[in-house]
Parts: sequence; C-alpha cells; structure tokens
Amino acid sequence: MSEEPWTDDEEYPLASEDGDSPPGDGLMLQGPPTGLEKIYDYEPNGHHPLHLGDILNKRYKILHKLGSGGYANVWLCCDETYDSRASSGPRYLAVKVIMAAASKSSCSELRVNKLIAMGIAEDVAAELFCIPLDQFSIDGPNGTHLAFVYPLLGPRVSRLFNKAEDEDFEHTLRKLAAQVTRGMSALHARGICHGDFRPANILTRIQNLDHLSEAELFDLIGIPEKTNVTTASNTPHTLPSAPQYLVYPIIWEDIAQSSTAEPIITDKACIIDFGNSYMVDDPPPHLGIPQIYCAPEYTIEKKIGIGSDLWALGCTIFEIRTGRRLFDTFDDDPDENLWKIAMILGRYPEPWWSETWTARRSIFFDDVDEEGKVVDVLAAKQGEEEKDANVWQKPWARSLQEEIKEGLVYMFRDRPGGVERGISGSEVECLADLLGRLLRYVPAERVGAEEALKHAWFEL
Ligand SMILES: Nc1ncnc2c1ncn2[C@@H]1O[C@H](COP(=O)(O)OP(=O)(O)OP(=O)(O)O)[C@@H](O)[C@H]1O
Repeated sequence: MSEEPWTDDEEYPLASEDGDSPPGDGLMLQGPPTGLEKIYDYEPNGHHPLHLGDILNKRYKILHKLGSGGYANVWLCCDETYDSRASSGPRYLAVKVIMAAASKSSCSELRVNKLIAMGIAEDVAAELFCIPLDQFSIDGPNGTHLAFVYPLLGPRVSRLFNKAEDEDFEHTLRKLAAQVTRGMSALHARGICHGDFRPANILTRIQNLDHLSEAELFDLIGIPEKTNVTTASNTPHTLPSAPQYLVYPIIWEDIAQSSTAEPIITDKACIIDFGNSYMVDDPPPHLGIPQIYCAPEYTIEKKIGIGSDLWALGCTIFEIRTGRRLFDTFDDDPDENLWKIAMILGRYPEPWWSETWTARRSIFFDDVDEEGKVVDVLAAKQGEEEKDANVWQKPWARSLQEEIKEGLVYMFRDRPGGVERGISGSEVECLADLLGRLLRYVPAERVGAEEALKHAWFEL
C-alpha cells in the first residue's frame, strides 16, 4: 500500500525529522498532505517553487498538477505556442520538473533517450513508452532544474473506471496486458531492464483534448484545489525557496467515472518512469521498486536481473486484470511479503527456506501439510477468535487460482462500493498458468516477455 497516493496519513503540521523543529524552515500546510509533495523538499537542491499560471521556458503555462514522485513534480501545462491550424504538436502536455539535486547529466530521466539510441524504432518507442517531446532547464532559488515535456497521459491501467461497465472489458484488459508485455519484451531485447515496472508507472493514453479551450478543459478535469503554505504562526511566508501553496493532483479516477471521459481516456497503455532502469549486464546494488513487486531472490539475496522485471510483470498483469494487488502487504514489510508469496505459491526452495530467509522459522513450520501447503506458525498456535483479530490470519487464497477467482474489484476512493466483476473458470485457469510461469521461484525458469506474449491467455 506504500505507493498509493490516497492513503498518505501523514499528520500536519509536518513533524520534525529530528524531533526538535519542523523541517522546511518551519513552514506548514493548511490542508491535508494527501497526494502532495513534501513541503520540506522545497529547499536548496530540492523542488523548484511553482504556482498555477506560471509560464515555463516562455511556453508552457501551468494549469494543474498531475502528480509527484521521489524526485520530481509533474504539471499539466498548456503550450502557449500551440497553433491548431499548424497542428504543431499537442496543446496540453505534462511537464516534469526535476529536483535540483537530481538535475545532473546522469539524471535517470535521460535514460529513456537511450531506447532510441539502442535501436528501438522511434514509432515503436513512441507507442509503448513515454518519450520526451522537449527538454529545458530552469534556474531558481533552489538551484538549476532539468524539465522534461511529455505527452499528457491519464489514469493508471489498473483503474480503468471508464471502461469497467463495457461488455468486452475483459478483452480490453487482456489487450492492455499484452501491450505492457510487448513493452517489456522490447526493452529486454535491447538488454534494458525497466527496474520499476508496476501499474503506477503504466498510464493510459489520452486523446481528443487538444481542441478544448482551457475553460472546457477545467469543466472536464475540475478546477485545481490548493492548500496554503504558511509560517508556523499561520501567516504568509516570504521564503523564495517555497511556493505560497501546493496543488492537489488531478484525480483521474473521478474523471473516469463521468461519461464525458469516455472519448478521452483510451485503452492504450504507455510505460513511464525510466528512473530506475539499468542495463542487464550492469545491475544496480538496490532495486527502487516497492516491496510488493520485488521477486523473492531480491528480498532474500539481493539478486537483481531480468527475472526481477519478469516477476514484476506477473504482479502487474494480475493487477491489470483484477484491479487488486497480488502480494500486497500492510507496510511494505519484506517478511510479510515473503509470507504472502509462500501462502499462494508454496514453500521456497533451499537454501532460502531453511537458511537464508532467517525469519521463516518464526513464520512457517519446516514441513508442509498433507496438501503440500506451507503451515503458518501463528495460525496453528492461535485459537479461532484470535485468528479473526489478526490481520495476517484472514482466510487467504492458497493458490493463484483462488486469488484470481476473487474477480475484478475497483473500490471507490472516497465512498463505499465500487465495481465488481467475476472471472470465468476457464479464464482463471488460463491466467493462473501464465502467472505461474512468470512467478517461478528460480529466476532462470521464468518465461521471457517475448515468449509470454504467445500464451493462450492473450488470445482469449
Ligand atoms: N506524462 C504524464 N502524464 C500524466 N501524468 C503523469 C505523466 N508522467 C507522470 N505523471 C504523474 O506524475 C506521477 C509522478 O511521476 P513519476 O513517477 O514519473 O515521478 P518520479 O519522481 O520519477 O517518481 P518515482 O518516485 O516513482 O521515481 C505519476 O505517478 C503520474 O501520476
């Protein structure tokens, strides 16, 4: 749950990192911090302070916030030089402004350019990946920032509310899963691993926006909501390093539920964020992907390679098809993640089971039960009432089939309920077979992305 932007329960005013004084020169947010960048990242080497209406590079006017990540804010901008008669490019774009500390020639954002240099045809790259349309730099109070202009994209592929009632929705989801698998295959064929392959980094393409005026655009996406940044005594601040307010990001999920979104949000996937990508023969010492997408050989032995991407692909395909996370954990806890994987996929091979995963002995018994399933120590020791109280002891799925059978579930963000759709028995079996091949414990046994594309599930 760690990367879900809407579950950030950080308290405000922001607590001090060292417990003495609030970080960020004592600045405070007036509203909840949900979905926002950290105010204390507005400091030398950090974020560039920006406001709605600011014009970047004499061209890109900021209209709304799209999101923020570990090292950048992404803004929805209007290209002021757009000329509909000349159709010079898109009117509405995403501009990603990188923190000053990361705005170096080694900036990971620049890695995406390697794709074309490494032989991926420009049209294939532009179809599957988010390739920058423009690049510039900004000098500001916190340093010099690289900025990248990208096509504007929509909601993540695992939250396709605008299509969820369609009769052939299952087919749409399989088509999307095939696209992302094709994207991974194109990367691996050139020796590149994405390194952070997960639904939050796979967004849908947007269409038919560029003819809209700004007013019409706001009718569709809503007026941006802001929260003031003040001093600790609640007065406006005068620091040049921080903005006067932060902007809450667009909530695509709400837009996707309105009928006006239907012609806007397409069923085409686009892979973003090459910030953690690496060459297969030169893997980094650590993966930058959240725990729930980490393969067990990384969690247990810190082994990284193509197999890490393939494991994440399996988790991602499951999430696209069901709207749920396969190996979700409460707090990105590695042992809980390993526990959940073993509950579904079974006992780990040696020496992981008996030696390397040291916490295993307090979590599972050495031996499996008569059905060959791992046996949870706590579950065996606790009475029925205690089981109900323990969040780890719910009646969890014990196979991929059981997990898939729960069907597709999109929960509404702000109210009870959502969309629920069953998955047919034959599809359950077919998808379980594909995922089983991607989620093998031995990385070398995982089916490659190119080979996976030939699987019968994509043909259903
Ligand atoms: N081209 C785009 N169109 C629309 N929204 C985008 C686009 N690029 C990024 N976003 C939004 O901005 C958010 C942050 O972007 P991104 O993940 O690229 O930032 P980051 O700082 O590299 O993040 P991370 O910490 O995951 O590396 C994304 O989750 C997405 O919601």
